Amino acid sequence: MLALLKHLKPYRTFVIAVLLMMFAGIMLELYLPTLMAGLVDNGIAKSDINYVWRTGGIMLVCTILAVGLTIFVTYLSSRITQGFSRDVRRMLFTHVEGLSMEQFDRLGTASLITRTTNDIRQVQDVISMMLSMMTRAPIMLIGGIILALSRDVTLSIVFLVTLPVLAIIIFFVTRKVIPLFSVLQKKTDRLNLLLRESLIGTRVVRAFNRTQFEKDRFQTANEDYRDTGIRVNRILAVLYPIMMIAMNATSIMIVWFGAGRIDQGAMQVGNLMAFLQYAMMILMSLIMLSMAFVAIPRAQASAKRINEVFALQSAKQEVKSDIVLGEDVQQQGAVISFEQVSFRYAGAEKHALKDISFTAKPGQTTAIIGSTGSGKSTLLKLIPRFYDPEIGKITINGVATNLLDVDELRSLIGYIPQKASLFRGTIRHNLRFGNPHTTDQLEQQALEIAQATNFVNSKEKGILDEVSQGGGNLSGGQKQRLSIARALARQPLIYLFDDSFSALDYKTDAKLRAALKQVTEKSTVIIVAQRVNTIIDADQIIVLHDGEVAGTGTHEQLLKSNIIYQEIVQSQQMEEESV
Ligand SMILES: Nc1ncnc2c1ncn2[C@@H]1O[C@H](COP(=O)(O)OP(=O)(O)OP(=O)(O)O)[C@@H](O)[C@H]1O
Repeated sequence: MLALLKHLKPYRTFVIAVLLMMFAGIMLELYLPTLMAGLVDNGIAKSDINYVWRTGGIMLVCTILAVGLTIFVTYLSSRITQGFSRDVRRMLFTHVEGLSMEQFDRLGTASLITRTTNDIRQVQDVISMMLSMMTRAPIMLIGGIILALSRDVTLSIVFLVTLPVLAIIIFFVTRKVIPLFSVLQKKTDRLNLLLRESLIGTRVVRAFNRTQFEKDRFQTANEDYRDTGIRVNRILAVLYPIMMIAMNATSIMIVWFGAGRIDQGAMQVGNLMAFLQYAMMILMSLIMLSMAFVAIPRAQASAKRINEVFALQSAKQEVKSDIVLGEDVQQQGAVISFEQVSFRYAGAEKHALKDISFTAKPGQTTAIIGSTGSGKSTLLKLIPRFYDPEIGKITINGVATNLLDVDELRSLIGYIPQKASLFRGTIRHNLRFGNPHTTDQLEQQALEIAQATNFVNSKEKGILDEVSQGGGNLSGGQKQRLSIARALARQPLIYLFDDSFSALDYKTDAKLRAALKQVTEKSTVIIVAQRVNTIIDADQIIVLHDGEVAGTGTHEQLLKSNIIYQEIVQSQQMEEESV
């Protein structure tokens, strides 16, 4: 929690102003019962109307000032807390953007969303409480005790009974409720996860008639969350009535013993009224403190979850040297070498890639082929450092990629993922995603090569037509073509096609590859493909089997000597013949 509070630094002037104004406001509030005691004992009891008017007037001014200060303090506090949560949200978002894919997989998207929204909200609420109740309560408590003692020391003995009882109750209740808060946050994660999964996959859910199943799954998680929430509130529900009973019992005792003291002539009526008000202030402060005791652990559970994310070292900070490829790579192109690379996903028993070595040269196309799950996509993902090899290294022009600045490394790459991922906005917005300075001419060229011109032109607003979230209003093939055009518009030195032609028909696939050849003369192209046809012309083909290289060569060489490649080709021929 303290680690997060340092983000309040930019608002320290505001915080100091709030504390000073709050202090002034409390002093005015504490002064009111004293004024009232005078008004009753000196004004009303002695029928001194002038005294009543004068003191009443002062009381009114004090009240107006206190109200004014409270309003201003509330305004400033909300500026501080809203600003704080905006800053932390921004920092967390930026930090998450820099995390490695492995860290991303480990935390999970749903949990990251909860941490960026709900958890920050919990911390924001407690800071808001700190700026109001938590600072107000101790000042009021101490001030109230001093002033109550100054009114009547004997009557103050009442507090010796009530205060310890209240403290014990608060202690036991908070001890029971604190562990439940982290459970509650975890259940929020689960709710978010189910919501995301079911909303994103809504078409599949409906097509497979699993709506009821999804509803039940969500209902179970929802009720589980509700039950924990009820358990928390059931415990808290005990706290406040007990507080109220304690407060009323204290009032009764004060009035009871106070009346006796008035009878004995040891106390005046106004004094008793003031004492009663101070007693209420003391007890109210205790209630406020107990609320804080409950709120702090909840925010602490959230702060811990936020700090867990901040504690993860950003992939960008892992750079250990300041080597840059600079202009050389632009002149010579990029030679990518895998040197005995092995990789295993976090928590996986088996290696996804084992002892992979090959070199991909500029101006050449390197193709990766292999059965499902053989590690093709994983191999591509290691190049932009979505993941880092466990053993071995990947170099570009002789420099290990983990020694390069991630931004520089990725600026060389045009990555076309297996599942085209587009963003809300116009087609142009998507095309310029990787290069905001793309010219109109380059944009058109990219669309031409990606065989997307026709379908883009057929849209009502052409390139300015809207793409809905995730490209929901486009076909699979259209999404793939735009995804390819987006990479082309970047004019990168390295192209990584991850099975990016799978949704294209044979004719379009061939046309696209022919067009691509003209603009990738200087580039290093690595294509992952399922179809042999797509890679038949590749300069080298790497056959992957179970995460290992089972053969390297051209189509003809492999066809002659590599059994696995022969099997792939045969199975595809059979498929084509059977169609
Ligand atoms: N994020 C991940 N976490 C854990 N294991 C993973 C992850 N992604 C892939 N794997 C595993 O790694 C292995 C290789 O997967 P990869 O996606 O590289 O295969 P692929 O050859 O591209 O398959 P396909 O042709 O079906 O796309 C598989 O066994 C897969 O289950």
